[in-house]
Amino acid sequence: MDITGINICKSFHKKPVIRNISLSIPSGEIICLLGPSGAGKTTLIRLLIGAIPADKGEIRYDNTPIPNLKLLKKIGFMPQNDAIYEDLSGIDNLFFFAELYGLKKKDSVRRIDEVLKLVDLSQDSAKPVREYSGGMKKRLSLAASLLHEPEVLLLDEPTVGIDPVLRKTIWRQLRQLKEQGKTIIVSTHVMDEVSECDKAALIYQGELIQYDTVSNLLSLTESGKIEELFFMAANKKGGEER
Ligand SMILES: Nc1ncnc2c1ncn2[C@@H]1O[C@H](COP(=O)(O)OP(=O)(O)OP(=O)(O)O)[C@@H](O)[C@H]1O
Repeated sequence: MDITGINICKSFHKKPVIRNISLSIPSGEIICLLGPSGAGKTTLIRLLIGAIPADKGEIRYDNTPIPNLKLLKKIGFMPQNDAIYEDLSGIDNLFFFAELYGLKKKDSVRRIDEVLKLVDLSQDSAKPVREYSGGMKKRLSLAASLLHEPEVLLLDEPTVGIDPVLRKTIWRQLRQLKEQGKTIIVSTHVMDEVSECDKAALIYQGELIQYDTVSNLLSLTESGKIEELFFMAANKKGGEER
């Protein structure tokens, strides 16, 4: 499913947070939203799933504008702060989400088994989540977002607080999902993770300053490091403001 955003604007308390962003995200690609803290990544994700309305602009999934209730079933969302219940076991959390998504009991059992395997939590599924490590909670959140086999997956900083080995596992899992044709949008402020994605959207102070394939973006830099593009944007802004 392709996602298209046209001239999206959003302000909070009259302060512009997303400034006229247009981008199109084709199915079967992993796109990362990259930007410093406060750049607007989470807000853009919330706009893209229809959780908050844009002040201006339009967002479409294929030809359907959002928000749209039917589309919700096709979207998997993993928030930055894990929305899971500490007192429930991992598997009971997943049963809870399966019910929310309206999965039939028989399908729930099958899907829960599949997603637990995918995130490597089958062995720990009976433990209460309060005994999970931060990484295990992240993986459980990822499992929950995948339960209803969404066509589009939006993950807000899925690898924060996750060690490098686990981070690799999560990226491997995301690549597998991409191979199945899912559209995946991942926000991060870890510049190294860009290399895992097909394209990167660089967000700086609410603006989309670059959106291209990772190799094209890297070719714009002298150092071969994506950070340089943010330094360039900051210098340009500084120059404009002086
Ligand atoms: N509900 C809200 N009400 C008021 N201001 C908000 C709200 N949500 C976000 N903001 C502001 O919008 C700006 C962008 O926030 P956002 O969370 O989208 O950034 P981010 O790039 O995801 O940051 P981080 O990497 O730290 O998560 C920040 O200045 C933030 O304070």
